[in-house]
Amino acid sequence: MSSSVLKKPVKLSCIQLASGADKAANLKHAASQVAKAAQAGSNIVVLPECFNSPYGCQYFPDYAETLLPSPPTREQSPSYHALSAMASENKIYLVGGSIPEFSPDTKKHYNTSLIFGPDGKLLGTHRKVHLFDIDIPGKITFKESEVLSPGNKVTLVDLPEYGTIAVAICYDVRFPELAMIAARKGAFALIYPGAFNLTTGALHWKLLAQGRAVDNQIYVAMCSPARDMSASYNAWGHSMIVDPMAKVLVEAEEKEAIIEAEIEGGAIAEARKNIPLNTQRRFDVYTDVSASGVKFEEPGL
Ligand SMILES: NC(=O)CCC(=O)C(=O)O
Repeated sequence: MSSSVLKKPVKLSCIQLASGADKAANLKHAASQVAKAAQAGSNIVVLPECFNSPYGCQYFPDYAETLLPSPPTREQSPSYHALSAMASENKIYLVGGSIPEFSPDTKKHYNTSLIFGPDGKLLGTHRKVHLFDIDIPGKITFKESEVLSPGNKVTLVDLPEYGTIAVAICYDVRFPELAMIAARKGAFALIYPGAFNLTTGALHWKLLAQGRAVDNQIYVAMCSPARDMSASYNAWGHSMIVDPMAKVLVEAEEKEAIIEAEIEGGAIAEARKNIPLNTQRRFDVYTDVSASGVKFEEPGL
């Protein structure tokens, strides 16, 4: 893998957004925070998982928007249009966190991220591939699959000025194969809008960000909602950007914040030169998960 995976340095920011039950207010607030990040010089801005709604199975159907046919009307998807405007008005690349989606084609709900370019055009979409179904007795039980259906592709998005990013959502970070495939296909950063909780956040959030970074010698950004102890689900917060040597470049606390870091291709090249994993793999001993059969297109979206 060459050093050219990131064509030039770029300022990346994660907005640890405080949002509540009022979708219109959430969209307006997101727009003001995105503008702030852009004014501070960020070229790639990331919003959290379910940034326009509370997070929880009971909320997904009520907040769901329809993205098809593409582009949707404003009535079908106010969030699509709000995100597109945030990107074009600020001339930034925007990883629009995620929103609950209802597909009229499949009649199913998804947890979906929309990625826009500086001209406001949709560049890519990611439907959460691994649904958050866990049961830790006495701590947390969550079953996204009661309401949501999984996406079925690896999402790589080309940002023409900079290179390729991979976008996945929250629980997806636990599955190293997705990250590995994205890195071997040339991504310079793995971007995860996510909303861990107080149990698994404390244990695994940072570990997973650093793990995906060190495995793949790549930048990782994890963008959480701000913690709201009056909500039914308490997000962990601690949005962070990690470098290709797994150093945490910047980390939020639990309250609303914008974190930013300048990232550059030299750090990827140096990590890969100093610890040359990419020439040391033993595909004669085990399989290269990125070599074949990877799905990049999701028909209908
Ligand atoms: N929203 C999510 O997918 C939460 C994932 C999570 O908390 C985890 O521990 O994994």
